[in-house]
Amino acid sequence: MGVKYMTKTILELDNVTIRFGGLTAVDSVDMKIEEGTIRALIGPNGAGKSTIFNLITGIYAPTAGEIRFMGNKINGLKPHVITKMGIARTFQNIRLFGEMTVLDNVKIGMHCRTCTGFLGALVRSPRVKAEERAITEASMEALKLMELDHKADELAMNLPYGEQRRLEIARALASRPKLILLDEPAAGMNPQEKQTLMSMIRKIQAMGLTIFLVEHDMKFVMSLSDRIAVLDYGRKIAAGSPAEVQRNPAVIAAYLGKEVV
Ligand SMILES: Nc1ncnc2c1ncn2[C@@H]1O[C@H](COP(=O)(O)OP(=O)(O)OP(=O)(O)O)[C@@H](O)[C@H]1O
Repeated sequence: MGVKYMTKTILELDNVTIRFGGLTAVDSVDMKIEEGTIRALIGPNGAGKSTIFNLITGIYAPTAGEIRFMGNKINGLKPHVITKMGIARTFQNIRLFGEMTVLDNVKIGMHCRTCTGFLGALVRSPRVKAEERAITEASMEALKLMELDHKADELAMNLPYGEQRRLEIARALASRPKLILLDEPAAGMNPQEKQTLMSMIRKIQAMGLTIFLVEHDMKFVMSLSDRIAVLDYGRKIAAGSPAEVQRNPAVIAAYLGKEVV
């Protein structure tokens, strides 16, 4: 008897459009991401990649269309609600607190998610203490995944660049997301740092997470992604496996004839 593999859509963009004044930054984009896969979004500068991340995470609301996460419409919801539902992200530029420890940088991402208010934190009731412990545990777990647990007490600014970027991923992972959006995770890394990052992203995938990344490094994208979507001037011009996308004439033209390797 054969085993049946069911694929489940975790994120769906249905005809999503956003206009800023006269500019259509994202134009009628459809996308379906299967649970447990690595999806990349590529395209020239200004194509609308970060805007798509901002739409998914609730920073912008689409002018038209719908975004569904695990079958539920999420456009129109507040960013913290979307995070709570299981979507986490990192940003294009590093957003760490250099003078804080590695562990605190992860914990601070989680405090936004907990129910303790300012007063509760001052009083430190048993409930608050239990919550604090849970936050520390989840944060250490995330650091371990990114192989930074042995640096928990160091100041963030003392980490090498590649580790600072991994720390940002750890912060996103601490909220135990089902889907993680990585905005140019390999930017500025040397080849060794990229290799390490790639194996860590694969490890996260093996745990059952879905990864959606924007990345300019083609070698990185091509060797890591299950499927790739290509944006140009806000429109999705191609989608498919890395091999399919690489030989797609529209993709090659969008990159001005530059070979996509
Ligand atoms: N809040 C905004 N107001 C007005 N225009 C915006 C806004 N956000 C993005 N844009 C415009 O939308 C277009 C898409 O920008 P976006 O940052 O999504 O591109 P990108 O593909 O991520 O580019 P890059 O690879 O350079 O990061 C650009 O023309 C940008 O100037």
